[in-house]
Amino acid sequence: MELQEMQELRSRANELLLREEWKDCIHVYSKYIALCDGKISNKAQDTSDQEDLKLKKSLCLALSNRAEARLRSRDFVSALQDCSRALQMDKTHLKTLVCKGKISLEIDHYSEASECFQKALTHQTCNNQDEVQKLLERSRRLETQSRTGVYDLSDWVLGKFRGKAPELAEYLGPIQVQRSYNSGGGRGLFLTKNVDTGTLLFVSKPTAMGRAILPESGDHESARLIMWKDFVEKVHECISKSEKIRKMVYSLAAGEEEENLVVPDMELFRPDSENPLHVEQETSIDMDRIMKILDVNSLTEDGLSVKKLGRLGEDSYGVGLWILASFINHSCNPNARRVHIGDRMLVHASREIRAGEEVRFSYFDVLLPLTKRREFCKNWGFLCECDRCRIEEGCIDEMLELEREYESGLDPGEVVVKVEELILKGRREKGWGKRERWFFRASFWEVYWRVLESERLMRKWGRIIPSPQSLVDDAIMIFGDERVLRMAKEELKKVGGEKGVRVCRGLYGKIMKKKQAMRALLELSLCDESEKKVKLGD
Ligand SMILES: C[S@@+](CC[C@H](N)C(=O)[O-])C[C@H]1O[C@@H](n2cnc3c(N)ncnc32)[C@H](O)[C@@H]1O
Repeated sequence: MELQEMQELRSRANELLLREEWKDCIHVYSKYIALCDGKISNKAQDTSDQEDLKLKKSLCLALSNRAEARLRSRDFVSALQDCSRALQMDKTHLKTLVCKGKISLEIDHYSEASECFQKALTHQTCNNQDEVQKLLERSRRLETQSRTGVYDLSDWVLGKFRGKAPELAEYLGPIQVQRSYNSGGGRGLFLTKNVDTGTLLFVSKPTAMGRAILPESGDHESARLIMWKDFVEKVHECISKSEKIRKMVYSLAAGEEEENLVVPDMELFRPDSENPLHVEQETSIDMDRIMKILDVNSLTEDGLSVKKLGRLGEDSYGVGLWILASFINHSCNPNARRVHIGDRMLVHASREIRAGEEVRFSYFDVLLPLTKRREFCKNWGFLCECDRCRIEEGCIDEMLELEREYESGLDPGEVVVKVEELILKGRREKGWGKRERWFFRASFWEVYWRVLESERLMRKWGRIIPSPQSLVDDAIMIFGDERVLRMAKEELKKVGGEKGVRVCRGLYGKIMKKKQAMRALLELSLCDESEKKVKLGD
């Protein structure tokens, strides 16, 4: 009777597996596995060794199939446990090796994945050699990326971003979390060695992400709300499934006094550190705290310092939690930028950074005057005291006066001349150099831009105000973005020249080996939206 019941359960489970009904399939296999376990532990005297062996084989296959179903329903914790049990019974079990390899890929344990696929390929009965070979190549490629931090997206860029965004491994570069005395006394991300412009500092996948395509006209707010709700649910799910993710999320600031925050051990953030899967079932999740953490640390994909490669110009909106990026403090004089490819966030040095220096990117548009930047900081709940803010604070009255004059309709050319006078005065009296000069020009960027793009104003002021080229040269060295660089568009497009290469690395990081690809990307990013659409062939 029991045997018949077991046979029926096994056939039913197999059928559900083929039909990809994962939840029911897991349920039925669990029943079958429990019966097998019971039968093995109460092995009757009259059970032959052959029958016993047959039962164990069947159990091993059932565990492997349940692992597959659990993998497909993204329950990696339990899937891996099933694989371990199956491999304890038969360490060369082909199906289990392939399944464990796939789970290892999902959780970024690339070398473990390679090992599994390698073993599977030596199996004589492996009849899906091609598929396993591809999986092996994929895990080796990701393993190399994650070890070296070298990525090459040339072909994808040259193919006009067609197809899915390339898969990128997580990477942890020369960085560590330390106490940051210049940014509210909390933690910050610091360099452990000197790096040059474009060096990738880390590549991170999100704990969770929500995305929405914003309707061309209509209710953006409710689209955002739906997306936010979905994002919060995903965060909750990840935390409940992985102890490591829970530890990482709980290490983030929740808006409390930053001096009291503990500096976490970097080991926690290594993609292959400790078993990420162990879950203490009993621990409840403090949703209030999680909401506060998300409030302080989630980032949107639509910031001005962000390029969504592959989706340039698309009106999509994404919000996510990228743990390591959450330790990066804001600066109005940033030395790093982020780029989004697929769901990965790549953070790179946008200029040379020395060992011991803090990595900071901008949380909002910093081509704005101090007063406007202060409003953004206030919304974030802090007062920025970066070097640029401190210098501009010293001339706040003059700056306010200039802002007032501009807003009340003073000729933009005249405002530019007055800003330049302020810079000259600083140079004479305070020994300001290039850096300070660019800070002030960047603060009045909109005014400079209005003059430079207007033929009428250029006829009037062109001889007095700085040339576009000199503005761009400062921006390249200090900080800037596509808007500033667009002024020197024609010259920069000649990427054969060293300047173009440097600019591209500053904007997007070292993610392309082919100069042609750099040229294509730079050209694309320096043209306006309508030109972009033509170039991408939409
Ligand atoms: C995403 S977290 C950055 C990491 C945070 N310092 C920590 O210890 O976890 C954002 C918070 O850091 C602080 N912060 C970031 N940039 C800052 C700055 N320039 N000055 C002061 N506080 C800053 C603010 O409290 C802000 O809400």
